[in-house]
Amino acid sequence: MRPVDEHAALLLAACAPLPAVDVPLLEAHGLVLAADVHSGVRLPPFTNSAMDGYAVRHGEVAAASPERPVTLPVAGDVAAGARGEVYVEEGTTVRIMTGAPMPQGVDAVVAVEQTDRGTAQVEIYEAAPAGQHLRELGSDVEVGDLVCAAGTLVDARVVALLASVEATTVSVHPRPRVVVLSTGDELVEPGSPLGYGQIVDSNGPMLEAACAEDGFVSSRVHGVVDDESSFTAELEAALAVSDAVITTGGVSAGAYDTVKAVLSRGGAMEFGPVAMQPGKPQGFGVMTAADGREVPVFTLPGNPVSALVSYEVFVAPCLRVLAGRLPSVADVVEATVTEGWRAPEGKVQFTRVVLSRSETDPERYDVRPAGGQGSYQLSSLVQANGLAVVPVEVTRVGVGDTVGVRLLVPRGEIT
Ligand SMILES: Nc1nc2c(c(=O)[nH]1)N[C@H]1C(S)=C(S)[C@@H](COP(=O)(O)OP(=O)(O)OC[C@H]3O[C@@H](n4cnc5c(N)ncnc54)[C@H](O)[C@@H]3O)O[C@H]1N2
Ligand code: MOO
Repeated sequence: MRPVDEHAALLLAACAPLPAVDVPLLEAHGLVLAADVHSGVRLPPFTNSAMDGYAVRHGEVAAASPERPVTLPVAGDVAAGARGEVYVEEGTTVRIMTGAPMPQGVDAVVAVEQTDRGTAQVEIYEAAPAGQHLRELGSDVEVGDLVCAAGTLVDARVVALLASVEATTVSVHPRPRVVVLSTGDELVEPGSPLGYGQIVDSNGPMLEAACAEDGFVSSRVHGVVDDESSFTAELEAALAVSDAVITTGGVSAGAYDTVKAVLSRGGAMEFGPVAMQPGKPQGFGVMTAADGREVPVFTLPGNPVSALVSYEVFVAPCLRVLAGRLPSVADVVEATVTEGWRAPEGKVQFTRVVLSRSETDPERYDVRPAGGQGSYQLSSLVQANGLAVVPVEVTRVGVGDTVGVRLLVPRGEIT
């Protein structure tokens, strides 16, 4: 059996960022820049006031104090968005608002709190050194500055900066399009009545949701029957509209394991057990779509928990690479075992566990099994907030042992 880390590394090595496309800035949110962005402008684009107050010549208020205020006539107002340049005559001031362009003739701003707030004339209570409360032209970004490097994830902060430097179109790696194919004669679409021997297709909706949560464009093809020509047709159709395909079911040793039977022939796919539980039967390959694009295909085991663990450990990191991101580094915490369990020999066990903050030290975590560990048992997957990673050589996890746990929920939600 192939070790988990080796399998993950082989899959990652077969994946590369999708070719860059140009998109309007607002469509780039959540994507990764494929090229450096240099600024063509200066920020701020004009020198402006950092405070609501009065624009003054510093020399005219040098002697001002609360006891001996300097009184100046107020010649007008300059608000943010003011059009047309203003010149302030010697011996006068103007009221100025935060973000308003600094008029000509003046070189400092006195905050309104340091005055009597007069509108016809104003008493100024403090001296203002030249440049006080000014945001100088180009003091944030200069023309030619590298504002965002290739590889930057366009988050809300990046959107703000790129909008400010007037980068209206940016080069990004597109959001990977993933098609999920649930295979199996027994599968019924959620909401449809179940006949004898049938179950609801839970893998399809689960993986479609997992992809969406991770920022990929996902769709699914429901209930692909265990028939070679149907599966082949659905796969061809999926390859034509996707950057990655995920199938579930039909990859172990059964007589109707169509996925494995069909895909073993072409030579592009490789099937084999990986030393893990759940998730042992795995398949992967890069197939060529009708238009010549190379599309990674992940064939996951049908058991729902096996499919989810396989997605987390193998598929999500590869999809992130397609998106131009680093492969995910799962958020892992160390936890102290409060209730022991057994683990299989020769396989990494991804145990569904409940993590809780230690009563004695909230910086530390306690951990216990979440319930039944059968690969079909979705209820314990939902009760769990983590997957303990039990190494290959460990067959018994004892009370007081320390285990590493991959979080299934944000760290802040663990109580
Ligand atoms: N003789 C052996 N049998 C099995 C082995 C083995 O090594 N030798 N491996 C077992 C392990 S481990 C796993 S995991 C499963 C994987 O089986 P397949 O990938 O071939 O999947 P299926 O047989 O099609 O289905 C397994 C199980 O999962 C249910 N299923 C399938 N698809 C869905 C879906 N979309 N939603 C919900 N549930 C689904 C299906 O009904 C089966 O119960 O094989 C073991 N057997
Ligand atoms: O690998 Mo299977 O996933 O053990 O049930």
